Amino acid sequence: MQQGPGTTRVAVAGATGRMGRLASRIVEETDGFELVASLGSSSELDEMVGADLLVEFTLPQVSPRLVEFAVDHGIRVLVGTSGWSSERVESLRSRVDKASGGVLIVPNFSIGSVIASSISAMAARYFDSIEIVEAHHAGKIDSPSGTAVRTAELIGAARSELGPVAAPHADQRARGQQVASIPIHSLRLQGVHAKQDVLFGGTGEVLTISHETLAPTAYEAGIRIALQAARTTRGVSVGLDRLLDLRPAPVKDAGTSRPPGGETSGQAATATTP
Ligand SMILES: NC(=O)C1=CN([C@@H]2O[C@H](COP(=O)(O)OP(=O)(O)OC[C@H]3O[C@@H](n4cnc5c(N)ncnc54)[C@H](OP(=O)(O)O)[C@@H]3O)[C@@H](O)[C@H]2O)C=CC1
Ligand SMILES: O=C(O)C1=N[C@H](C(=O)O)C[C@H](O)C1
Repeated sequence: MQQGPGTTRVAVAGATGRMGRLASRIVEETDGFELVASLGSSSELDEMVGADLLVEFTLPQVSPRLVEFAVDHGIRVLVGTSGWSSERVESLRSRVDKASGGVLIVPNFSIGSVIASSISAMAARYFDSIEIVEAHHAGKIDSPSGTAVRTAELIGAARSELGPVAAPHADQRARGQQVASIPIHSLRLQGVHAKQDVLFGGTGEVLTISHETLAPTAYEAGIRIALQAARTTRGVSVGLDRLLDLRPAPVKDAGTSRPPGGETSGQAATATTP
């Protein structure tokens, strides 16, 4: 098929699945992209050869094989599949040629979810008692969710100078699975799509940062943003947050404004942990 100049040829893996169908539709609707291959569980890996970009929504246990094949064949990858823990990401880095190849891993394409995780990382230094409760549809096969793992890792990184959170009796199974020391509790319920609460226990207060995805349409804007970034991505990068400007909008009253990255509340001056 004739391609226009600058057209990115896309293969979608998991094309018969819920997210793969959504991604395929977006690719077909977006100028500058062309869907050239659709892979399912019975496809051969080399069906993606000839594509410039693999968009990958399969299963956590299948994803590394597909991603590594793409990387080895000079195909950039946009990964949406869950299961890409920091250990898995690190093991991929040495395989990717930073000069020519790239893998962009996005644990959650919902803008609201990405903002909720970023706010959680912001709050992380102010509380020593932090737990995550995530709920997903009953058909989800993996737990904890990729989003919860990513959120815990961001919180852990934000607290790198403070150390682990207080997680008493964490050896008991009902206390959840710890990631970066943070207990994650996973619910798999009919009627739910995807939901996450990050709870911060403080002195006489509890802060809850809550996000709920009600329908897959929540992922569309993020997929569009990530597709544009993935066509030129280099090395291995994780998260949609890096593609969004999440700095607070400048405040008009110069007396209360702070530079991006500066302390933003009076609480910072009195907090004991940071
Ligand atoms: N990043 C994000 O924002 C989101 C990520 N996800 C994640 O995306 C992943 C897919 O979710 P979802 O679309 O709901 O899942 P589905 O079960 O709907 O689809 C799974 C897809 O994987 C394919 N597949 C299964 N085994 C293989 C294999 N061995 N080789 C190639 N393809 C295979 C299936 O093909 P076949 O039909 O032939 O069996 C199917 O197309 C999950 O990890 C989920 O957690 C989900 C929602 C949002
Ligand atoms: O399986 C899902 O549905 C989802 N999976 C991703 C995850 O594991 O976090 C993203 C979103 O939560 C929906």
